[in-house]
Amino acid sequence: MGTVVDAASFELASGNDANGSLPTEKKVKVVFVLGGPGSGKGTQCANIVEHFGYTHLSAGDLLRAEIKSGSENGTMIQNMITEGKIVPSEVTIKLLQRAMQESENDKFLIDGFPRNEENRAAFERVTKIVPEFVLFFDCADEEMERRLLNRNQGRVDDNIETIRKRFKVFVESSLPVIEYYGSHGKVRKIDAGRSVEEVFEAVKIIFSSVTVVA
Ligand SMILES: Nc1ncnc2c1ncn2[C@@H]1O[C@H](COP(=O)(O)OP(=O)(O)O)[C@@H](O)[C@H]1O
Ligand SMILES: Nc1ccn([C@H]2C[C@H](O)[C@@H](COP(=O)(O)OP(=O)(O)O)O2)c(=O)n1
Ligand SMILES: [Mg+2]
Repeated sequence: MGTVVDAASFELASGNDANGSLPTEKKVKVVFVLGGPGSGKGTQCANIVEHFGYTHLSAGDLLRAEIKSGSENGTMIQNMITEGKIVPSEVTIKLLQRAMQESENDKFLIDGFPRNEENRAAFERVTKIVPEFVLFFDCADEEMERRLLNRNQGRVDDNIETIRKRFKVFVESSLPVIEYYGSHGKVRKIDAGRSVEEVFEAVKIIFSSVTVVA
């Protein structure tokens, strides 16, 4: 048997029910997917969606979509991403909340969030959501750097200068969040330095132990 995980549901407050068009609350289950830049979060989330019926919400993808949409925050977000810095959580949390409310699903993989203590505490305060568990992709810097330099998605932050800044931010700001969840028994750590297939075998064991087939 795999690890037994608390499968309690949590309520998502809508934050906007003035016009009655949004549900005032929605029960959701959330798994945070964390790991350094290039550790394979997005790649493995796509596999998890296919096999376990979650909806994938990448904080980075939501922020990049916000830039493209011409939002008033676009320039600020673009500058922060180019510098490898973390966008203030009120921006990112609004995007995540909206995506969860608009989705028909009630199971979400939140990829690349929370990335610092401010992200973590604000999300908990605003949404009252406690993650079921935290999937942590552990990978060596040299391997992550190699992957990012070969990612070829035209990202402004996949250059060696920004990559180094992002690694520093990961160690200084994101690892403490993982340690926080570790101290609460919530972290499921995976050796992400292996092939995509091998990593997914390890991921499957974790999700199989928490998924109740209806
Ligand atoms: N296990 C793996 N082995 C080799 N390359 C990988 C692996 N997982 C992902 N990649 C590749 O590495 C790059 C970064 O992966 P991605 O899923 O975008 O990571 P993250 O979202 O953590 O930054 C992508 O080009 C992806 O195809
Ligand atoms: N919670 C988050 C997530 C991402 N961002 C910004 C800062 C990050 O360097 C970029 C890119 O994040 P993304 O998760 O897409 O990057 P990786 O998939 O880890 O390479 O977005 C943020 O400010 N806050
Ligand atoms: Mg990613």
